Amino acid sequence: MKTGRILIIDDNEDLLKAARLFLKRHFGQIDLEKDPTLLPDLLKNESYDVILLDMNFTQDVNSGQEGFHWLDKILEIDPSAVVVLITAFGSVDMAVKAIKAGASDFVMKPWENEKLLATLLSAMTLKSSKDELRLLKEQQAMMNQDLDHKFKDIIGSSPAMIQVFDTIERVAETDANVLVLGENGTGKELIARALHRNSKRADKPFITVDLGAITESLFESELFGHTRGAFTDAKTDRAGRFEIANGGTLFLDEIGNLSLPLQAKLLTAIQNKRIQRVGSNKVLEVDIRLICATNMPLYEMVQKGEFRQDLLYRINTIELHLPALRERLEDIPLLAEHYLKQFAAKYNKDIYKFSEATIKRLEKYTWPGNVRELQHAVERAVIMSRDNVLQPEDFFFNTGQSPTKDQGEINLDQYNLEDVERILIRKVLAKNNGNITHAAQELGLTRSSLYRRLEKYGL
Ligand SMILES: Nc1ncnc2c1ncn2[C@@H]1O[C@H](COP(=O)(O)OP(=O)(O)OP(=O)(O)O)[C@@H](O)[C@H]1O
Repeated sequence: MKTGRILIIDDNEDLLKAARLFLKRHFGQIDLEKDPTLLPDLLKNESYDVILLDMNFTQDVNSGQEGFHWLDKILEIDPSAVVVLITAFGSVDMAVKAIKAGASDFVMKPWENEKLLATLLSAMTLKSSKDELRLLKEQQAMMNQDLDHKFKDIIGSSPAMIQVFDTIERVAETDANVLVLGENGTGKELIARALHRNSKRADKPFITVDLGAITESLFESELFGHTRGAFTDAKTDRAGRFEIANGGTLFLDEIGNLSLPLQAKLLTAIQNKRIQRVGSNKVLEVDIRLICATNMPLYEMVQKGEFRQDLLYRINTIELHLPALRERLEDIPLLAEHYLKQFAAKYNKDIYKFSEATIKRLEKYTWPGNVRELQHAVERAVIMSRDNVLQPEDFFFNTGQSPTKDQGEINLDQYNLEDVERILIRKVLAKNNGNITHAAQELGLTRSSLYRRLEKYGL
């Protein structure tokens, strides 16, 4: 089936007819128009793949001014239109001027049919790439909006959080590298996104890399990309995260989990602001703002020779410490209310508040999983509650067993695999200071399956 919608605008009727006769054989639809003043209406009702536009509409004027005027008009109406200009009086200068003004190509009258066809076919290809690009950009903008929405509200009125807000305000606009420190679930990614959103790079990509989840062998290809055939699985050329983040922000999460050899590779890329795809000799310059996060004690790790000091000094121009939830009790009611509203709406439940005793209970608990844990606890309570006020018993920070089990004791009179699993996870987590990556490794689980279990057991 023939495809492609082409509009030809020229005041020479013979030329229009001849063009149609020839082009009809190759394209799906050829519309002709003598009068350019009708262009705005035409474009309102139809979308064309290519517009072939004459430069001169009055016999005696050869300056091309009219063509340029209508070119501007078309691009004003549809910035992604592909316009090919035609003129009998073309010159190299005019061609250059036309391209600069936004035309995609240029043909001269009288044209050879085959040449015209070739020009239109490549203009069609350009149009579909432009459309695809526009769609991708729209999709990305929408995804960013969704994510931003999800990560929008940073809640907190405790002095510690006010200090965090103050730092964000002061450093967001600069290009300074930021290191965000804090336990799991304290909002490190949330803060990284807020820094990006409030920076000059806000309309460029924010790209996350979870360094705790990348294997040694995939590190370089994930971060720097690869060329086709660089290794067995490299079926196509692929850009790495550094390249995709170009112009924007690269968020390296769990940087404390990086092995020393990989730290060296990362340092080189950050220092030189240049990368090479695996399998390629081409050096690519990258302009990124770097935000790193970890829950590991990087300074202690430097002392022990587990983390490179020079890398630390590269990434910690500004340091942000996110307090654990138990260190800012005053934020617990605020956060809990926020999530209550959110989940009551999501699950269509008429629950509007916490009883006082519930708030007290929430304030007493230690929240090893911090805000993420609170979020899940409220979600579960909203789902389970039959009342419209949440009560302490709607919150159980284990599977609802006796308090002794909550402390981590296994009751051997009552073999229950879930209890054992819950207690084991809790112990391993405590042993690893809440570090999910390490705990998952020790338990022989992936990070995401550990997260699933944490959620399941309300840990
Ligand atoms: N101050 C806050 N206000 C509102 N929501 C928050 C706050 N802090 C964290 N959250 C929420 O808690 C969840 C966990 O936050 P986030 O993923 O940013 O934490 P993290 O420190 O990066 O965790 P991890 O170290 O496990 O990757 C998210 O849903 C986030 O929106």
